[in-house]
Amino acid sequence: MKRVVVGLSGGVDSSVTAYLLQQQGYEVIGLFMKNWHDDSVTISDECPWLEDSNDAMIVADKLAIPFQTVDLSEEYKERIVDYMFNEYEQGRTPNPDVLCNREIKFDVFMKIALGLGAEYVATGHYCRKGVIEKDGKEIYQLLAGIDGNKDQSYFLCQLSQEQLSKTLFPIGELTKPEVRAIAAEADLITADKKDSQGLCFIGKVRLPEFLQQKLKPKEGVIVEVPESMDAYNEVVPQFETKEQELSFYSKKPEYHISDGKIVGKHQGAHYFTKGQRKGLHVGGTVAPLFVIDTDVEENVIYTGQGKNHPGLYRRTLFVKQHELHWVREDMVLAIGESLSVNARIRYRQPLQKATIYKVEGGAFVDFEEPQSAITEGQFVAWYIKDELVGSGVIS
Ligand SMILES: Nc1ncnc2c1ncn2[C@@H]1O[C@H](COP(=O)(O)OP(=O)(O)OP(=O)(O)O)[C@@H](O)[C@H]1O
Repeated sequence: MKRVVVGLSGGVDSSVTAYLLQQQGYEVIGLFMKNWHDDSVTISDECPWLEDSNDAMIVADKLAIPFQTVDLSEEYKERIVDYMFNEYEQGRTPNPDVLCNREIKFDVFMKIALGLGAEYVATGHYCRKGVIEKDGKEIYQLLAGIDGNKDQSYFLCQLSQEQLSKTLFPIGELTKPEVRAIAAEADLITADKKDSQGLCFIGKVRLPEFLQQKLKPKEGVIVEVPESMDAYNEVVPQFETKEQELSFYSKKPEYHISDGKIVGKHQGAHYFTKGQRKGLHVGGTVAPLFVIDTDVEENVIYTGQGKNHPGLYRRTLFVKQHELHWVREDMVLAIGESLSVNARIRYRQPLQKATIYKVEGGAFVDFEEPQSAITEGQFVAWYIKDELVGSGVIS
């Protein structure tokens, strides 16, 4: 009998994952990880992890499978939380969910699972794993979940062939209502439990409050940039090469206080991210203000009115070589090559037509339509049909 460790989170998706694998004849072990208990930064007074680990235990009990809890809070703090603060401090917006999968669930956690003699680790992610053969070698594919509403492949965009080879995603073939129905039929207590949302560790916390615990407030000004000023703010030159063109359109605009008028104050540019609307507390504008850029060195937030403000839009982005990742190692582009893909720059964004151009030092992702709020530190993931083939950090 093949042994598989299921990451039991105390939610309905992982409960059904464990149940389905058991039905398929696997020897299933449930493993709950605790990834947070730092006194210096509080996440929530409500302590959701205790409740969740209890639910996970009840599910394991019901299925009569062995259950263990591991404490990964040390690793979590080192690899995710510290990184998050550091990124925000530098004016970038990290994605802890993507990182948590790469660094914790499919690394530290996976190693523990394999140490328990398991052949696979399974999670309740809405995505699928495919296997194809190429030149006599097995290649693993990361495929979108069948439920388009729930597809979580984006969060797994940094997984490697090695990690995928040891992974199972049993619920990727199902829709959420189907998963709930299976849970109800199997009489699992998590059948009607509300979905957890967002940040994998934070659960119920609000991000601004979380950040304020480590990043000191620092008063600065909010500048409103007029609509007449677009992101490039200069005459478009004649391009001699494609690379020159891409480089021009991927360039981050540089705003100055004199480009607009001061309309308010903020408590720290490092708390804000591009495209953000909440938390500006500036009234009296016709359309709401959106952050179009932050300058953490000068501590200035640049904003524009309305979500069509040209300052929000860019056509091209760049990924540095060392932040470029191919799930499909067999598809890596050589310098000068390009690839037509569909890409997204945030979870749940509908896929956008784009072309990847490999150049020295990294790759450009050039969108057919200009994209709103391309944000440094976030991940861009690219797909061919329903397969996620690669990803990278937006620089
Ligand atoms: N604390 C945890 N311990 C073990 N595994 C976890 C934990 N948190 C998440 N996972 C695994 O990662 C998967 C995806 O996590 P996510 O936070 O997106 O939960 P979800 O989609 O709400 O799923 P669930 O309903 O199972 O909580 C879970 O289905 C589970 O397999």
